[in-house]
Amino acid sequence: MAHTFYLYDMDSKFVQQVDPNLRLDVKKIDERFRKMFLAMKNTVLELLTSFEKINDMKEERLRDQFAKDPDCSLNANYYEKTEKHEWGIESHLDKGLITLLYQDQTGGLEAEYEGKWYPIPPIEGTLVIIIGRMLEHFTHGVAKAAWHRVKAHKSDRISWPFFLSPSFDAKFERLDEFKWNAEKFEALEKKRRINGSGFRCGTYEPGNEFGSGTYRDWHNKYVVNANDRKNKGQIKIWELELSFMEERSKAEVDGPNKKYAPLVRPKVWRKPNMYS
Ligand SMILES: O=C(O)CCC(=O)C(=O)O
Ligand SMILES: [Fe+2]
Repeated sequence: MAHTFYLYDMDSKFVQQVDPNLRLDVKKIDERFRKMFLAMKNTVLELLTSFEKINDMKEERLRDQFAKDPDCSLNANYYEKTEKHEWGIESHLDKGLITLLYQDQTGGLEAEYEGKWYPIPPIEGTLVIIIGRMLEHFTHGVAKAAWHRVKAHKSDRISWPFFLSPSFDAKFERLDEFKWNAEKFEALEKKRRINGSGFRCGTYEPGNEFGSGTYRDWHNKYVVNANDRKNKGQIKIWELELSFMEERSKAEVDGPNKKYAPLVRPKVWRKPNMYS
């Protein structure tokens, strides 16, 4: 079972409009988190630019349509050691455009490719790029969303996925450049629908279909209510994290080994009661 706390980018005016009281302000948080957040955001935006170049798209095409003021969040997942038959996170697709994932050295992450599961072992100094369901949808499946899961593992585990989702006013219009793949993609979607669990996106299973409105429409319908409930609990987790961080020595934060890599590993993790 994973416990998660969530940081949001309060520079985004749209994020502020959605639920200003419940979201955690990355600006108020330790400078290290803020730098990590911004570095990850810029990296994902660069990835979108690379995707435009690789596919001979008009410059800024993806970023203009979907990522002018993207909805970003940085999560910290804490997994307790699991038994053989348990999952850290069951097989799912991430819902947004792209996820950039930092995992600690524990291992356990797996991704599916052509029906087979492969381990994605942690490699020092690397991040995992996961294409999300929305980028797949907008590109008629040319960018493939990756099924992934976290398997049982022998010790506690921490990961930090950064999710980049569209801007709130982004229109859910698919990109004509990739229409040539539409038929093939529709066939895949059909198969997924028949398989039932195929549309599971993230851990709180928001919308199965994206419709033709804006990201805000979709978000209001599928995410806001779920987050209202979750974030109340998340603030508790956040308080735990903060008190842990305050206890850490300054040398640990500012010393020679200072990195933007996650260092937060609570000595004693009290279970947040939101899950009970
Ligand atoms: O912990 C991991 O390595 C993966 C986390 C994940 O897939 C998610 O939070 O969506
Ligand atoms: Fe995921």
